[in-house]
Amino acid sequence: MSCGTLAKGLLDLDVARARMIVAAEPVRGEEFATLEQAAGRVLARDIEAKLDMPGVDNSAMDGYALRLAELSDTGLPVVLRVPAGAGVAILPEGGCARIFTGAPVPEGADCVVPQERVQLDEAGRVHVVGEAKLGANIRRCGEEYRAGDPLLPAGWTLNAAALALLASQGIAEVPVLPRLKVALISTGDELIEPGEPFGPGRVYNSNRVMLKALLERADCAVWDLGIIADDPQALREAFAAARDGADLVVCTGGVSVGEEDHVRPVLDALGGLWFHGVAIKPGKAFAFGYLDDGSTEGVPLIGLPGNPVASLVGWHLLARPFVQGCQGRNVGPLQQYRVRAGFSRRGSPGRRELLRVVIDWQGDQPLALLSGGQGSHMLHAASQAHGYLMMAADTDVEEGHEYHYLPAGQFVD
Ligand SMILES: Nc1nc2c(c(=O)[nH]1)N[C@H]1C(S)=C(S)[C@@H](COP(=O)(O)OP(=O)(O)OC[C@H]3O[C@@H](n4cnc5c(N)ncnc54)[C@H](O)[C@@H]3O)O[C@H]1N2
Ligand code: MOO
Repeated sequence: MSCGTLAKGLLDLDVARARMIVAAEPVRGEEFATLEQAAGRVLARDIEAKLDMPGVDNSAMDGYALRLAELSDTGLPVVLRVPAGAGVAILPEGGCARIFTGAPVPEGADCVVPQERVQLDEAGRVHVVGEAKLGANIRRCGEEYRAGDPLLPAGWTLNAAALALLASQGIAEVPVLPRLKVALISTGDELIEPGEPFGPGRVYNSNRVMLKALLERADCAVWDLGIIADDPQALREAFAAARDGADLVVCTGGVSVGEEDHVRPVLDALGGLWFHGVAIKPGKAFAFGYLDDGSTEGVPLIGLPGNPVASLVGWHLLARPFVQGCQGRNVGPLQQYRVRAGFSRRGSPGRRELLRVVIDWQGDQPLALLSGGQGSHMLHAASQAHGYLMMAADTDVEEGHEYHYLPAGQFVD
């Protein structure tokens, strides 16, 4: 999409996102996980099939296996019974086999007729109602893939179906990439933790639990360093400790331009700032750099804005693709389609705006409606949103017009 005229000094979202994706270096090493432990983890190596799938010709239906050429008006006697789990039998000539779904088709049979399409006479002989076709209802050995065929590539996220696929091959353990260790830091003298008594000027720490949940759902091992005071020395010490024990440092707050915002100067002193400021609303005060010598050999640091919704948007659009890249996952483009707006609103000067919206499906087309107040501190609308309506900079929303919609499902790990 066109991004409009961007505010000076701010990076375009696409440029910032591309920089994050390019900068992400996959974690090194591998470890073995049982299938139960491997849910959501990333494969470290290509996996090949060990067995043909299916392993044997087997029946797709409960019914009767027979030789098509032997069907006649006199019917066929049932001479064999083949339940699932039985070995491969031989079908005697002139007879048919009672067979069940998944059971091996006996040698000689070339068709399975479902039981609904069969009538048994008084002598128990099988008569087929209607037409029977050669090969019908037989799942052929190796029809899906053969032993040695590629099954899953390195970098694949082990979703439930992938785990089931591995289980179907008898594979009990898989090589996965180590979990990314992420140090999480909240900055701000005003912050207190939920459960602590409230006082004037105090702000409950929302970002900590939000980012911990997002990182854990993204399969990171979170090292939570808690709240660090708005003090350069305290921040320097926290960053140094985090650098020595983590693959990535994520902090929130103190990343703007005020004299109480120490993240950027401390990052500069301990390593190097790569970029700061992205032309999005909310999420402008986004910083990325490296602790150490400022090269990609250092430990990357992501500074998210203090305003909770800005932090959330910064995670979804910029931090998450970086984390995915560091986890060895493939990072796809943003999924978006056009949806009609059910409201009008002034555009944001110099920044793309990510409006939190719900989709109303009651009309003949989906309609985007604001999910509530749009301030970058307003968590209620963010908690209700189905996704973002992404507006180009300086562009008013006009009711009835179509705009880019980013469904939130794409951000869920
Ligand atoms: N003069 C300017 N002031 C600000 C600018 C600017 O360009 N020029 N940008 C504004 C924007 S946009 C944002 S976003 C914020 C980013 O500020 P910081 O990242 O430095 O965050 P803080 O100043 O520390 O806090 C901002 C706001 O968020 C609350 N906060 C912080 N941490 C948490 C937390 N863990 N949980 C809940 N709430 C938190 C904090 O109390 C403040 O209300 O800067 C604007 N200012
Ligand atoms: O960028 Mo701030 O993130 O608009 O609230």
